[in-house]
This record gives sequence, C-alpha cells and structure tokens, in this order.
Amino acid sequence: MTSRCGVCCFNEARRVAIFGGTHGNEMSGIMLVNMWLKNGEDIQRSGVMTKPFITNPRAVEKCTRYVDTDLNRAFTPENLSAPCADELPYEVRRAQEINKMFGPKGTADAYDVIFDLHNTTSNMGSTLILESSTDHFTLQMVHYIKKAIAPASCSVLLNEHPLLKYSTSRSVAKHPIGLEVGPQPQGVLRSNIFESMRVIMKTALDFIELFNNGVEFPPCNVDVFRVQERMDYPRDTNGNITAMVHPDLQDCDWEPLNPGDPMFQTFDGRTIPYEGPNPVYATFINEAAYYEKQQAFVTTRRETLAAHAIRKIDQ
Ligand SMILES: CC(=O)N[C@@H](CC(=O)O)C(=O)O
Ligand SMILES: [Zn+2]
Repeated sequence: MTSRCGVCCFNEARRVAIFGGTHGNEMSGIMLVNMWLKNGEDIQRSGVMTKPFITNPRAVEKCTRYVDTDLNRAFTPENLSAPCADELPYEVRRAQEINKMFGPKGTADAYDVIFDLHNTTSNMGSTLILESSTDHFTLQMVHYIKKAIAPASCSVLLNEHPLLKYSTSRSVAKHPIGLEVGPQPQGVLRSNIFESMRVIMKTALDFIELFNNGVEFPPCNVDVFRVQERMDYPRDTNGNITAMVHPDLQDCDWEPLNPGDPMFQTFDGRTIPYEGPNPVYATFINEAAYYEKQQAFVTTRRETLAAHAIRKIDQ
C-alpha cells in the first residue's frame, strides 16, 4: 500500500478465492462453491481471476465441522512451518497445502483477496468479519456492500483482539474477509440464507471489478462491532454446562445487553444476569460449534472506523 494525496493505493485485486467448507457442516458456502465450480457465471468479472475452492473436503464428506482439529484455527506460523509428516492432524496438513496454493501467508505471492463462507446457528443475519481495522481496501469493500444491498442489512464484526483473534484460512490472503450468515442449523441448507450469501458475494466481486477498472472510492465511515470478550456458560466442576442462554437473550444478536439484563437461565429456572460494567452488544449467541470452545456468546462494542480513499496503483 502506498499513500499519495491522502489516497491509499493498492495493486489490482487480480487473484481472488472463495472458500467454502472450511467447516464441513456449514452448508451454504459448500453448496455455493460447488455450484460455482460447475458454473462460474455468477462470479466471473472482467480482469478478475476468481477461484472457488472447498477447503476441507474430508469434513464436507462427513458433514462435520472438522476431522482432527478446527481448520479455521490452524493457520499459525508453527503449523505452517511444521515438517510435513503423516502423523500431523489432517487439517494441519491441509492448512500447509492451502498456504502453498493461496499464500504463502504474509508474502507478495499470496492471493489478493480470500472470502471465506461460513454459517452460524446464531441469529446474526449477514455478517462480514474483518481481521484488521487498518485495511482500507476491505473497509471500502464492506462500505460498498452495505450500500449496495440496502435495505437488506449486513453487520460488520471486527476481530483484532490480541487474545481472541485466531488463525483463519482466509488469513493467507493480503485482504482476508469472512462472511458469516445465519441462522442456519449445522448440516442444513436454508434457501434464504443461501441467497443472502450469494448476493453479498456477487456484490463484493462487483466492487473488485470497479476497483480494478480504476474507480476511486472516496473516504467513508464504516460502523463495526469490535470483539471484546468471550462469555462462557456457567459450568460444574466436570465442565458440564449448568445453565442455558436466557430466552430474553436468545436470538438477540447485535442488540444491547445491559448490566442486570438476563443472560443465562439455570435448568431449574433461575435467572443469571449480565454483570459487566457497561452495555455491550452480544453476538454469536448460542452458536452450536462454540460449546466445545467454552463460549456462549461474544460481547462487542460499537465503533465507527474512518476508511481512507482508495484506488489502484497506476501501472
Ligand atoms: C460458526 C463459525 O464457524 N464461525 C467462524 C467465524 C470466523 O470465520 O471467524 C469460526 O469460528 O471459525
Ligand atoms: Zn464456520
């Protein structure tokens, strides 16, 4: 990235990948990618090479999140540099392959953009997930998508928390972006969720085409929800949960959770309130995949980010 006259300049985004099946039971992304592998009409844009790709085929085949370990946590420097060996967990070997094909992560050879398609059992609607508040290319893309799909809406989750950030499949790209759409049960395909995801992907590719054609995008603001804290269920000494998400919180993703508001409900009907110091916005509420990660929901706070003007580097 270079900056001149307050405009951030980036190389054309010529190599773009769309990942589906990073989790093998999140059906919309898997079905879309398989559809696009057969017929790529939706995703063809002039001057853009877009590659649809199933990231965890063994998990897809079994319709399970992962086989040995979560692929969307596997792209750590240690894993990516581990000597190749048959004893390595399947997803670690797969991460190394993906890093070779689409990376190497952190280098000039890496793909320009990787979209990673996910579904959640939470009532989050369409959510774009960003990993950096200073990537003005993805901020501009998110702004474009939000405007283009209105009155439909799309939230933006920013995960650059020093401890809670994880090493995603998309992190191999120069500009990583996650797309999380719910609610959709694991292993289930819902047409409305599939369609929302398809529209957002088409819109994102429209943005990339415009950018590559030399369109300059003026400065703008983007409202995001920044990941703050992970909240676990109450558990007994054996690690079993002793309460459920409270009915007043269930399905209330992106709504304010105030100190004193009901948070959990014990099996005998007692309410456990939220006791944080100030109001937060909860999301990933009751995500099925997060029971094993000791996480009932995530708290976020709202923030407005200023995106710089961008355009492509003159060649
Ligand atoms: C439900 C789910 O899989 N969510 C994704 C979120 C992300 O891609 O950052 C994950 O935990 O990897
Ligand atoms: Zn997922």
